[in-house]
Amino acid sequence: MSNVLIVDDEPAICWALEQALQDAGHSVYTAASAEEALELTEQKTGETDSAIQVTPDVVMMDVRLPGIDGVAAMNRLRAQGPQTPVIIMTAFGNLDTAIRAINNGAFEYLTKPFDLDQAVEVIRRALQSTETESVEKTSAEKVSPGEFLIGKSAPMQDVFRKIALVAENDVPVLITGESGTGKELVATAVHRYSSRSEQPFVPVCVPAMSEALVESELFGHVQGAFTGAEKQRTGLLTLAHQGSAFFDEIGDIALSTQVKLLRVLENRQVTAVGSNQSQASDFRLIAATNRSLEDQVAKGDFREDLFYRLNVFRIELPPLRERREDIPLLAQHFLDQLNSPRNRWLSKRTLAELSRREWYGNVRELKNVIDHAAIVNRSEVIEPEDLPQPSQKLSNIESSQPETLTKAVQNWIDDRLQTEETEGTTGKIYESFLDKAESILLERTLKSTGGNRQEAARRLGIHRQTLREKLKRYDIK
Ligand SMILES: Nc1ncnc2c1ncn2[C@@H]1O[C@H](COP(=O)(O)OP(=O)(O)OP(=O)(O)O)[C@@H](O)[C@H]1O
Repeated sequence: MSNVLIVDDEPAICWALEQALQDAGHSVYTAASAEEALELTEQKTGETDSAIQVTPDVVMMDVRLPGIDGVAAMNRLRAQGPQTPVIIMTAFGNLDTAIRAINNGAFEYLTKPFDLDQAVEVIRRALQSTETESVEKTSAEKVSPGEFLIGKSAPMQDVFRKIALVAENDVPVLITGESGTGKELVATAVHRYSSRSEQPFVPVCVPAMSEALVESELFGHVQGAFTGAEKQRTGLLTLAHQGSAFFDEIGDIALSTQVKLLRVLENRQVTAVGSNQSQASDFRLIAATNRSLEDQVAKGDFREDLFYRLNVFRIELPPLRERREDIPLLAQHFLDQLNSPRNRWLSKRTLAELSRREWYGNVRELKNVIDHAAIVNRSEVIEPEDLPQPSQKLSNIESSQPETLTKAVQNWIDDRLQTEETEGTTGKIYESFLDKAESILLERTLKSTGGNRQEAARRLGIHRQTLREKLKRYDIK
């Protein structure tokens, strides 16, 4: 039988936990404040035998308590019994609270409401951990404050908890979620709270790179490695050495590049294009995608071995419409970013309108809406009339990769400009671009209709005859 000490100022929580944990066979003690808990557990000299003295095997403690807060109290409790696991509970954590709790040695970080079975399970794991080994935790000193990731909803609390748990572990992290949900921000947080935080965080968006230059971008090239390689170039994965490389849109990387990436992950060496010497590159891999990699693997578009390398620790970001309670907080946050000190507000009607929308573009769309409204209305209070129209559900390419598309086009144009300059040919860019884009458009549409030309022409909004001619021109079967 184990002693469990519950510290919470909400009697209903104490009572419910007490019942569940007693049923699970534990002896339960409760305290309504950290002071009371310390009173129960601290060894006192000269006390009478009647004073209750508890030596807890595990402590479950709320972070917000009257008087000393949970994290501070945890340090004092752990000073008495360094091996005693402490589970921190919170209703309104932010990322800093989660990081502070975990870095101060909390065994787990539970967000309310949780179900009682979950609590019993965490207690079981905590007790088991003391039987096996105690994990060395790092000090909280390097944690810098910052509320840059906003969210009070249960799913976001879970995201904070996961960031706190994984940051220091140096394992690959895979962040999934719709476009605009904050994947890049989470990646930054993982890096910022990791032991590599003083080293570079290097974003790498392979699908936005020109196909011909992917290798050179990732691994670098030596001078004269290919036409146009006038100077030696350091690759992104070399720049990320000792830091973190953030692979955005990982689900859209071509299979040929996936093989190369896998090789680097396996031997931690990169070889610049045109060089015969490899260089060590020790980077932490953080990847993000708005696609289902499982589906991509099933379709044969993503290598299974690479998937397993990436999928070590997963953080799933829920769409904004599934965490509507975060909308007012985020909206005010974006408005405050535009005016400091805080001197502008969203009216109740505006908040109601914002909470009602579907937000297919997620947090990014919300930010754009607030930016727009703040320009339209210069007064103190933003009204619903100042908001732009809600977005419609866009097709995949528009909703998920606007920047990728722009970057891809820009890269293509830059390459062409350079090639034309070196080869001395001019006046072909417009035509070549249209050829390139049009053939992809036709091929994809035709593929989506299973080769049915009539249906493809209808979807494209062009005449069948025009389609036929274009297919012939591009030699598309
Ligand atoms: N929880 C949050 N708190 C504060 N700002 C947020 C939050 N989530 C997202 N944002 C903001 O929303 C915008 C989009 O976020 P981000 O670029 O991280 O999304 P993403 O999921 O990586 O998008 P994509 O898949 O299109 O690359 C950024 O301006 C970011 O700062």
